Amino acid sequence: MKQISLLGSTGSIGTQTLDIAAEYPERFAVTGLTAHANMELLAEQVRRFRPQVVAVGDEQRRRELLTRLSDFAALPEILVGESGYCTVAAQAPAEVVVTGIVGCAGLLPTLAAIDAGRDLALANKETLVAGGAVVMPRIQAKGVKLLPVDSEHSAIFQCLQGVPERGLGRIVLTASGGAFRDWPAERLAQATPADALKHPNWVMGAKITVDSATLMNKGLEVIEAHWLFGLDYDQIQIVIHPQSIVHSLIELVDTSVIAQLGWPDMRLPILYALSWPERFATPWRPLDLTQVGTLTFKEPDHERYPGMRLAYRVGRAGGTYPAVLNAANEEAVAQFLQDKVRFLDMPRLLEATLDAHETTSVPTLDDILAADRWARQYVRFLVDRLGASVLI
Ligand SMILES: NC(=O)C1=CN([C@@H]2O[C@H](COP(=O)(O)OP(=O)(O)OC[C@H]3O[C@@H](n4cnc5c(N)ncnc54)[C@H](OP(=O)(O)O)[C@@H]3O)[C@@H](O)[C@H]2O)C=CC1
Ligand SMILES: CC(=O)[C@@H](O)[C@H](O)COP(=O)(O)O
Ligand SMILES: [Mn+2]
Repeated sequence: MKQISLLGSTGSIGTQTLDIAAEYPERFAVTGLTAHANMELLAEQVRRFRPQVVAVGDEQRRRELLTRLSDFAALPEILVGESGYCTVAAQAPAEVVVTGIVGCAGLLPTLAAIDAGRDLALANKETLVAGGAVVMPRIQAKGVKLLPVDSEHSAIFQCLQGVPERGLGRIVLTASGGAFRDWPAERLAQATPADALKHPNWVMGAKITVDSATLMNKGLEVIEAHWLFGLDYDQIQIVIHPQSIVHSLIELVDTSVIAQLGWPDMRLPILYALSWPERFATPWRPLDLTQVGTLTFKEPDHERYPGMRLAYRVGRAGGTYPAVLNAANEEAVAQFLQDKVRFLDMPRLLEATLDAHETTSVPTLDDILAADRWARQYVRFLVDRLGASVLI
């Protein structure tokens, strides 16, 4: 029986992780949960999975959760805020911590899990993008395992099993193309949040779905892959694959190419991160290529989607630039979802923020957190004081 704790249990990754725990009760026990605002769902999860400790966004939510669980005998310890998330990550008795918090808010809880010697099933890509320079050395120092959950990185990790040292040449990350892949370029200026939230293949949280629509998600995944697999940026390529059936590919030094295929369903990468190095049998619908019919691939359009180029630029530059790109993107997406900026303003805000940033070349955790705060404030400044339209 593997004990797992789950950060971000009320989100898309969180609920699918709990679906797996429910499907394999003899394999997994859930000992810790965190949620931010959704106390209705967290209360249901507590009743069903009986964790020992949970953490919620603030004191008011703690009171709401207590009210919702007033008739429940096996009440967990209920902690509050960022320190509460870190305590769940570090102290819930668990072999592996699933990181399903969205955004750089996951960075400190992830570090707390590493410091406590927990293996990570990592979905929260923003943590590696912003904090890879401090996260990776700590992972190595503590000797914990870093198991990718993001579908492309899980695919690469699966393809890499059995590949000898120095056998890998490069990797190819596949991208669906996002919500606007079939839109003419001139329509993008009118794209609304509701339009951007219609992902063609995956059902996910709002932030990552907007990132898919801007292709920023793929840019973040390039930086995530750099840290996860220790690759130079020249070894990481992006290919548009509208069907999302080939989840990514690796090319070996002898030019052999290995790919991992499956339906677009996050349960498989989550299960693999939890079962690795084993494979658990599932009753899930097997992939049928005759139903899929056609698999197509094409070059990404960097003029239309500048986020990918920005990601390569900050990844190569290093320092605090990736943390700034990530934080500026989180803020720009939040502003877009509130209808305060337009779809095409988002990459402009990122570029203007990067141009204004003075990096620290070998960043400490404090440098990264400070850069994150600065970038969010700078984007808000651009939007509130100047109006995003001046960026055009
Ligand atoms: N969804 C997917 O299929 C995939 C997601 N990922 C990555 O996984 C992560 C989670 O994505 P997803 O599940 O879609 O996101 P969701 O928005 O669906 O869920 C986010 C979770 O984080 C919690 N949360 C939100 N803000 C905070 C905060 N400030 N502090 C602590 N917890 C917070 C939410 O709590 P509450 O709801 O209670 O407010 C919720 O539990 C992201 O980094 C994403 O990029 C990667 C690959 C695929
Ligand atoms: C499911 C998953 O891993 C997402 O990151 C997905 O890749 C998003 O789809 P895009 O390919 O559109 O970015
Ligand atoms: Mn992905």
